[in-house]
Amino acid sequence: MNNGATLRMLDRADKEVMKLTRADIGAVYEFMHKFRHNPENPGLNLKALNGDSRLMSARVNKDYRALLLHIVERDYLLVAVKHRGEVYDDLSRYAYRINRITGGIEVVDLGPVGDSIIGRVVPPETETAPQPLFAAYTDRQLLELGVSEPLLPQIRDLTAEAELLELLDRAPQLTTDVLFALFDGTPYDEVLRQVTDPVRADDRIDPDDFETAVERPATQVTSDDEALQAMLGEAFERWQIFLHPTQRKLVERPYRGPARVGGGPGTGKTIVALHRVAHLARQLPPGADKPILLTTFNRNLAADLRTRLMALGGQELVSRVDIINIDRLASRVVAEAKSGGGRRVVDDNQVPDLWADFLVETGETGWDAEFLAAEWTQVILGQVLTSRTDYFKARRPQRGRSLTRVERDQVWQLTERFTNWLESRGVWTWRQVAQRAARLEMDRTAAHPGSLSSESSGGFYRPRYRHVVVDEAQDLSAAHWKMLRAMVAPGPDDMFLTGDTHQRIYDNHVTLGSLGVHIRGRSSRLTLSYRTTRQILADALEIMTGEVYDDLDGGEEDLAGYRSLLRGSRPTFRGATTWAQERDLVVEQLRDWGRPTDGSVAVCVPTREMATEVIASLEADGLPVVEIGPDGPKEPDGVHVGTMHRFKGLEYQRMIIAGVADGLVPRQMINRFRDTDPKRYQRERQRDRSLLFVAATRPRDELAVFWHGTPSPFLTSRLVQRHQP
Ligand SMILES: Nc1ncnc2c1ncn2[C@@H]1O[C@H](COP(=O)(O)OP(=O)(O)OP(=O)(O)O)[C@@H](O)[C@H]1O
Repeated sequence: MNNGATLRMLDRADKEVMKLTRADIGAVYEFMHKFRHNPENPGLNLKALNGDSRLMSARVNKDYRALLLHIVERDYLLVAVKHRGEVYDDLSRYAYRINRITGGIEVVDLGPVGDSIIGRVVPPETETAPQPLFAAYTDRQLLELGVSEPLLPQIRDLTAEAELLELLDRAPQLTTDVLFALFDGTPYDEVLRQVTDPVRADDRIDPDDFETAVERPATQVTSDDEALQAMLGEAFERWQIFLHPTQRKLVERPYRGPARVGGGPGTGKTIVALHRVAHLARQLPPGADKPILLTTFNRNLAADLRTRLMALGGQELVSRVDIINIDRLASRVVAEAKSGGGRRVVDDNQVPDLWADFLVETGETGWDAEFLAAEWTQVILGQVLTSRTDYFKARRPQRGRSLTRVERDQVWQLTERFTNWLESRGVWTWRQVAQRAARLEMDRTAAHPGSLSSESSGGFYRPRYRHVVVDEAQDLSAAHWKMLRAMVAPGPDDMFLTGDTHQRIYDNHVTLGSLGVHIRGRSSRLTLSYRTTRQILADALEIMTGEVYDDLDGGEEDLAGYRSLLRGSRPTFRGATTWAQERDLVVEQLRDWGRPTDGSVAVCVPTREMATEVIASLEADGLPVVEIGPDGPKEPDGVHVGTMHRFKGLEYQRMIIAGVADGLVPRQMINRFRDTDPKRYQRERQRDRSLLFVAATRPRDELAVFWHGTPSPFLTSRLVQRHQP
């Protein structure tokens, strides 16, 4: 259409649009449609606003006007939808700039913010003038952090948190992020590094070049008609359309090899992984195959990824992506090669018992079942060692006790006999399946050296996938990584991993570099939580005090800069004398919250038995209860109850974590490793701490933590003392 135009919508504009009535939202959509078709349509009444060359207004309906920024020729940006009375009021209210750091277009409505702050009446009883919040920083420093220039005068005037919040409600994203970080006491250099640098433009910024600026990721716009229509029809959630510029950069960046995105709970890692899949899918040649693998640790997480990917890109996108949890993928590989011999898979936590049975049955003495189980799981299967020689050479960094050559020889022989014994009983473990799958995939690749996508003697050989995207990467084992590495040819955009080692809840510790997954130099971190309030975050972080976490690649990682813009009440911490009394506290708390049964509330406990008992207590109180199983909650409504492991990947409005008592969190049974295997003891303890951390970071608005008897050692005395009424 030669008289059509481009019209995109600025992120901030949609907030205003959403406040309109459904009829007016419909009018906005109609307007955009007409405008794109022909901006000169007389009914639209497009005109420049007095005194400004770029700002224009157009008619949406009888009450509303669209405020547009003219980018170039027939390219416009919808920056606001205002009541007609407001648009002509005062043009000096609006300021638009290309941000000097991000290169993105920012439009600031100075009016309402100015009104409420500049026109603020200082209470007469205030004797000393309140200190401006950002007095410690010069204008230049704030601009260097990327704060929006037109807002500087008002920022200078801020003296209270309430004013800051009011201003930030309308400020551009980077300004909000920076001021919050400074307000939270983050040092200037840290803010620069954690908040500003990740969204800094890669190219040189010309402050007058709006045409280039509108294309930069920092200008958060939506241009896709369908997405817009769906959003206006309220079917879409915000994340499906607007990524934070930091997230978008990570999604769209080309990588020369495997890349990893870390970050605390709720920072949008899964969202980034999903958008990355969509981004990669857009570049695929047409076809009916599934060249992208999207995988995660367990079944319910994989099901959730499928639902979310469907919401993001519909069937068309989902049809190009293989979405499967990692153990199922491994068993598929094994089944395809007919390499499993029809064995039944048993859970890995049965391994110590199986070893004990084996030792008794074979009359072996001199070795401890627990030790052998751990050696087999972590060293032999964990590192995919398939020969005695490899085992002799293997490093055993996670193991407490060293082994002589003779001992290693004995262990190797015992594990060979043990695996035969398992086979004779028709069973094997998930780790064995993963190891077999890794071996099969590695052999498949090795059979075609240097011919990963070309003709070879064996016929046409292709790696299974073009791209592999992994969520919850912290929980995968070495065998999983070896399998994945062999499934995709090394090269640009081959692997994209998201995960957080603070949330590792299975005993898998790896160094990716040693497994052929080289993420060094391509590792980034998200720091802004979209899920949890600052109050919940602060207490959840306190639970993690004193622990050191790895970065999946031999280094350390922390949660520095992890923050939230959401605010709410402080979590409740309360102790009871007995478990029965604690359950009464749970019932009482749910009453205080108005006994919501719409699936917005959950209760989390350390063990299955406790879950059963809590369910009984709630049912006795007349509440409908839904247990969270391996595939997630069985129904959406009701009060959800489950053990801590089940909460990974879930989100609730309010949550109770009960049973956070000594002997339960961490588990009593790990004490037996304290002297016999101190490294293992540390690992298990860290894992239990992570479980509590994961649970504590699921609720969005409110959290209550209960215990009976002595509180868990993970609850600091500050938290425990909080429980005074
Ligand atoms: N750009 C965004 N805009 C709005 N909401 C977002 C955005 N990014 C993430 N969210 C929301 O934040 C919440 C957490 O996102 P997500 O599950 O991706 O986080 P995560 O980092 O994977 O969390 P966890 O580590 O706890 O699993 C979700 O409700 C998601 O919809």
